[in-house]
Amino acid sequence: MVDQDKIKKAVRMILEAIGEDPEREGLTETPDRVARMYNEIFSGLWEDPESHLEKIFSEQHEEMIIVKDIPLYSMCEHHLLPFYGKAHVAYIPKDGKVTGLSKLARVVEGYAKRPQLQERLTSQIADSIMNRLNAQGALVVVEAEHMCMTFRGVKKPGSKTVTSAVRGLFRRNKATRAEAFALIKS
Ligand SMILES: Nc1nc2c(ncn2[C@@H]2O[C@H](COP(=O)(O)OP(=O)(O)OP(=O)(O)O)[C@@H](O)[C@H]2O)c(=O)[nH]1
Ligand SMILES: [Zn+2]
Repeated sequence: MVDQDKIKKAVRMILEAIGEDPEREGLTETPDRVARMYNEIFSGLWEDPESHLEKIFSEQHEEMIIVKDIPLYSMCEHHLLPFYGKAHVAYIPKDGKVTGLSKLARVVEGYAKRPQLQERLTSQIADSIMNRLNAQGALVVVEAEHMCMTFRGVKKPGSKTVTSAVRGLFRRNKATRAEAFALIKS
């Protein structure tokens, strides 16, 4: 669990530093709210997202499985501003080791709820599937809008960043990779 007292003190200091009065009515509970919010949005730091893949079914399916359009909310580690969009996760099981579909979304969530870089987030999801499921291949695509590029700085609302991580068979076999990308786009 995050150190909520420390966050409360820090938020109070930020309010003072920007010239606000932390004692005015609308702000008195703000440090506490922000501490609770950080506990929620950084909860991924206190779990091992790979552990969601521990529960495995035995199912002789050695074809592609894709869960696409998984909503994603994360925090850019450079500015602590949100980036949000969708994750698409594909894998090809090996030796009948198949996981529950929701577990793939839980892995996405566990890595997203940390201060993140989109590239790292994308790789961590793919690597955890390769490691834990010993899959033949994994392919992850993340498309997201970064508030640090829209709300401030270069101010380019609507711009999307797309990252992919391609592992195993998807990397070796061009046709399999193309099939996955086509299904994700469709
Ligand atoms: N590669 C990558 N860059 C990111 C991500 N999130 C934010 N950034 C970038 O991190 C960079 C940080 O650049 P800096 O020059 O250190 O910070 P800055 O002065 O606030 O930069 P500007 O955003 O250009 O105003 C910016 O270019 C951001 O767009 C991400 O997930 N991946
Ligand atoms: Zn940023």
